[in-house]
Amino acid sequence: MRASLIQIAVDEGESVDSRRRRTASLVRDQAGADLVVLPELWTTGAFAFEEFGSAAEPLQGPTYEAMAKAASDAGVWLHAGSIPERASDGTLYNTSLFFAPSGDLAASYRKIHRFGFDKGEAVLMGAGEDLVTVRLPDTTVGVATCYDLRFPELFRGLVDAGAETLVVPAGWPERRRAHWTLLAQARAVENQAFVLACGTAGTHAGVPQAGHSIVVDPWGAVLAEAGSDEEILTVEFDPGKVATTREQFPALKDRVLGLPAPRR
Ligand SMILES: NC(=O)CCC(=O)C(=O)O
Repeated sequence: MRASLIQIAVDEGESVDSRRRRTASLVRDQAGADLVVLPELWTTGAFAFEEFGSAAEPLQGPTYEAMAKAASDAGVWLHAGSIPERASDGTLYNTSLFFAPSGDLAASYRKIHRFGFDKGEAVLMGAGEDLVTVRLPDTTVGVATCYDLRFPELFRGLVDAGAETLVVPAGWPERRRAHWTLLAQARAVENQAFVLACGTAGTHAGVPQAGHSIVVDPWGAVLAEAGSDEEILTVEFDPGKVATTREQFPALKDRVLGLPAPRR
């Protein structure tokens, strides 16, 4: 399989409309790839909390329309990153859109773990409740978003649902870049799965972004890693490696479920 991770620069000097047009064109340029991945909240920036409300869209808003067309023009599976979604009851969600090569929506995922503790996304957005996987011709993809990467139980849930490739769009800050690469490798090793993690470049809301999108194989080897600037990271990988890794080193079979609480 060939995947392209488009590490978009999200800077304040560019309007959302311009970035949306530019991103659609970058997706079209990936014709021939099997899967294209965009980052989290690339229209506004993941830390531009004050813009979430004004830039929010219904699920089938302008970003959906532009990305559905770009996916079908390029003939690729497109994880179009996430948008600030305004649901019909007014609640905001950090919602990922995943399109089939036909341009039809294959799945959407509302981020479960919201970042910010008692500020930002954590108070402005609602929490998703559903785990989401998508069957591609050669692999089953499980999706998660940015801060979700810190919560291994979510990824175990995706593996239990059949995931072999874990796709994580993000807007991860430079100051915690070491966590980003470490956690991407940890999720790959413990789940014996590919991890495709696509971040943003640039600086928005005063927060320099880490970039360093990364692709890790089921043994924890880094297949490709981007630098800090806008970049398209292209990688070829063999989805069959998940089954062979799980057969040859069958650690997932040794899971002990329902461990008792510690004795006091
Ligand atoms: N947008 C996010 O979820 C940021 C997460 C983050 O900065 C961290 O986990 O550290």
